[in-house]
Amino acid sequence: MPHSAGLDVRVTDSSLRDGSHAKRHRFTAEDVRAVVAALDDAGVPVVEVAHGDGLGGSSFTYGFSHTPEQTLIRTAVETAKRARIAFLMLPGVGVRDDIREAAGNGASVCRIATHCTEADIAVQHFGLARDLGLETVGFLMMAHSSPPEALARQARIMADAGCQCVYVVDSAGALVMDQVGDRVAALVAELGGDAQVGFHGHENLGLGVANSVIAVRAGALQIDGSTRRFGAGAGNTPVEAFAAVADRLGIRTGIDVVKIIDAAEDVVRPIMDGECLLDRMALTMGYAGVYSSFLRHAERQAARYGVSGVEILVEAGRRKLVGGQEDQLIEIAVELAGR
Ligand SMILES: C[C@H](O)CC(=O)C(=O)O
Ligand SMILES: [Mn+2]
Repeated sequence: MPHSAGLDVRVTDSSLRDGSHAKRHRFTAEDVRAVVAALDDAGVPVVEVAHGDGLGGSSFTYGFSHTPEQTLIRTAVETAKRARIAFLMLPGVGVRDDIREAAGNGASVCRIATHCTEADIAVQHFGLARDLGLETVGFLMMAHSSPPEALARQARIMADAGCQCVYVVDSAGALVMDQVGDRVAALVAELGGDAQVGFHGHENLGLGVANSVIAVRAGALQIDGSTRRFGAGAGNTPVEAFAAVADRLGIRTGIDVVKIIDAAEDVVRPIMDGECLLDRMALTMGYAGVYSSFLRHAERQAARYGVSGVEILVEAGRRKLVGGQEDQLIEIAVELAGR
């Protein structure tokens, strides 16, 4: 199922969702209006808007949103002239009524994320989303932790449940080049014409753009990024750099490279708390295979217990923690403090 003529790969910008982690979920409606208008004008076809941990993420565990995510979604829909608005939900963090509400607010792409071995918990959500007439995307998170064949079996579960594009999600920014190609190729082989394949990268090893190009060469038709890398950890694949590289390679994204470069600098950067850096903590996450969303949580616990944030992350990697186990970072910090 290739895209319509004129597009080789469809880019989804996650700044207003993955960037929520870096912004500690403090997006305002004005932020959303400004970013959506700029991305829309630059020709970004899909813009994702939600709490960083998806619908229902505003909580003690993940951090409270400044503005309710459904208000942000409605604002994005009202602002976009061409771009479609997507949202993310993790079954158990959000519930089916959240999907209904987001659809009622005009979002048209429903992205459902599970840990990469747990696709079956999303079956009913894909069914509901299709019943509501939404386009569906599935996220297999922490994809570095599963081999290509196992990942492909999970992708099959999602596709059979009504998912139209299954993403290899490099949540830890830990996948290195061929490891992306092998996973994407395994999903393409498994899904055939039943569903597209996508890739969501993080910059923790500095490979977001290169890995995304390899994903496209292996058959991915959808690529995620965040303008100015505005995302968890060292951030996501920078959309402006990916668009420029794709253009040089003759891969058509439909994005105006000059406009997206300007949007990164003039519109997205000013709403960020700071640049998303490939620093000691972020690099450790890529190297140790740690969920990028843990960055702010680990920083907080390191400061609270007076221990090394890097050591928290290394131990989190050793324990193979998955999203939702943020509380174990506290346990690790307490243990480190007691040594
Ligand atoms: C809920 C996570 O932040 C989803 C994601 O972007 C990832 O796993 O990466
Ligand atoms: Mn991410």
